[in-house]
This record gives sequence, structure tokens and C-alpha cells, in this order.
Amino acid sequence: MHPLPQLPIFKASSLASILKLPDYYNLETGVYYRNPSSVDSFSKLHHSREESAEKVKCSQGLHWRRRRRMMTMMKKVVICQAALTHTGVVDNDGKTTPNSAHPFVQVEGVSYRPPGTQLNLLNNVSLSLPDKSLGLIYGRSGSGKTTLLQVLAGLATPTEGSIRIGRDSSERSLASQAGIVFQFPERYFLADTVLEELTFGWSRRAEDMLLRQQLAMRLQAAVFAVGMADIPFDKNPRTLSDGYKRRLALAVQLVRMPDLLLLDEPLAGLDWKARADVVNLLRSLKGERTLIVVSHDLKELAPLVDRAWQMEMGGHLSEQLWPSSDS
Ligand SMILES: Nc1ncnc2c1ncn2[C@@H]1O[C@H](COP(=O)(O)OP(=O)(O)OP(=O)(O)O)[C@@H](O)[C@H]1O
Repeated sequence: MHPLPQLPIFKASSLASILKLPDYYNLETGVYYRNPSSVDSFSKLHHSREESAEKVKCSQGLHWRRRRRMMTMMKKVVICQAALTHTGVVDNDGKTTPNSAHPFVQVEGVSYRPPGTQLNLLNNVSLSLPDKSLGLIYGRSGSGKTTLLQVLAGLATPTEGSIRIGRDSSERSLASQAGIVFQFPERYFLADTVLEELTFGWSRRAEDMLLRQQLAMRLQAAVFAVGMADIPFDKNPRTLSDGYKRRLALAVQLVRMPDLLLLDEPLAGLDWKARADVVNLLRSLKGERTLIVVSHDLKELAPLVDRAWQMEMGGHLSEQLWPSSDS
């Protein structure tokens, strides 16, 4: 089992707004929120917490020292859950997800021609990638690399061929299985604050409280994983540096927990420090999930690459021998 990383702990005010609650349990001080219905739904989230939440509910008349001990216990459960989810030791259902040599991503004979055009941007593209590994696609500008990522992300439908993500023949759409981080993520930002961007689209309905709690824990782990814990949540995402814009876009995807993460030129335009940070981030993500990266920065990414393909002009993909390749 991986050692648990130290996770940052949200301020009560941030957590309350993430969960869209008036009052909430303050993870930092252990002070208990006042809304009793929240305790009930909170306790249902994980069985291990049920007892402690129940005790907390009963503890309001107890001596402050005993109450504080209970709060510390609950705090540990929350942090462990976030850490386990973050490290991939436990997935959403609490099951372990072992690595496998079987293809996790299988693309067979994919061609793509945009509607209303006569030109194939992708031509008979095939690739396969095992679970929890990193595939690199490189090639000349205009060869079709971004188009392939868009097709893999379900943003464009192949004219021919098939794409499978995951081990079993899932009915889920590619858009729900894959997450894409674009080269210029700010073009796709929708909100005016970092917090709104991270929580965009979350249901506000009272009955979705459990889901929001789960998302909030993932959000905590994601913000930490991308190194954004020190960025104020009320900052406008468009005013972030290029490196932090990309981190934010990546955090948004990590909260979604896609099976396949697609990154388009994650190092382009960043200074050396941000590039090193992103390479380290990719290193830690690899092993937890499956990544396909489009990049021109072969040297920096070389140690992380399991499989590599060159995209040739006209959308022809060919696998390349890579020093660390297992094939
Ligand atoms: N909807 C479209 N209709 C017609 N042509 C398109 C469309 N989208 C992209 N193209 C063209 O397809 C080719 C491949 O574009 P794509 O962005 O996939 O290349 P790329 O390899 O990612 O390039 P870069 O490295 O510069 O990002 C380019 O010539 C582009 O102009």
C-alpha cells in the first residue's frame, strides 16, 4: 500500500461553500457544524464513519475534551479517504484497482473526416495502451494529433473504426470515460472564480448532498495533487499564470476521475520551473491512471513514456520503438 500523502485541509468557510451548506464540520479545528441533517447524510457516505458521526451527534452534551477526541477521529477518516482515493489505492466503490498488461485503451482502424469535408484528418489509426501507463504522441504541426485527442475524448465521432476504453465492453460514452486538458485551457474556462470553475455543474439539489460530499473530497485531493493548495479560491482563473491555468484545468479533470486522461501539449509555453512541476505531476499521476500526452517535448517526457507513436502528415499514426517501452 502507498504511504498516505499529507493533504491540505480546507478552511471551514471554503468547505461550506464547496458543499453549498450554511454550516459544516470544520476539518481544521474540529469544530462541529450545526446542521443535524448534514450529519445524517455525512454518516451515510462511508460505513466506517457512521458510528463516529452518530457519536458526534450524541456528543453535543459531552465534555469538550471527549468531543474534541471524536472530532479528531472523524477528521482522520476524512483525510484517509481522500488520500486513498487520490493515490488510487481505493476507487470510488472502495475496491482496489490492480495494474494489468491487457490493453486498457484499444483504438482500431479509426478514420475521421469532419462533416462537410472530403479530407480525412485521421487515417486508419490504431493503438493500444495498458492500464496506468503513459502513451506519447508526437509529430509535425498540423498532422492530426489534437484531432486524435478530440476523437478519443468523444468530442468528434470517428467516420470509421472503433475505440474502447476500460476492460469490459462498457456502455458508457467516451465523453464520460475520457477527460481532456487542452493546450490553452483558458479558452474553455466558464466561471469567474477558481472555486466556481472547480465546482461548475455540481448539482445544488438537497438530495445530492452525498454526491457533493464525495466530489468535495476528490476536489481536496485534486487541488493538492496539482499543487494549487495555496491559490485563493476566489481568484479569477483567467488571471492565473499559464502554468496554474493548466493545473486548474487538470484539477477539474481529476475531480471527474476519468478512466483516460488526455493532455495536449502540457509543457508548451511554460517556464522551466512550471515544466518541471508538470513533469513531476505526470509522474505521480502515471501509475494511478492511464494517460495519453501529445507533446513536442520528447526529452523531458522520455523517462515517463511507456509507448510512443508518431503522427505523420495526413493523420497516419505509427508506433515507435521507445527505450523504456515494454513491447
Ligand atoms: N474541423 C476541421 N475541418 C477541416 N480541417 C480541420 C478541422 N480541424 C482541424 N483541421 C485541420 O486538420 C489538420 C490537423 O489539425 P490538428 O490540430 O489535429 O493538428 P496537430 O497535429 O495537433 O497540430 P499542432 O501540433 O499544430 O497542434 C490541420 O491541418 C488543421 O488545419
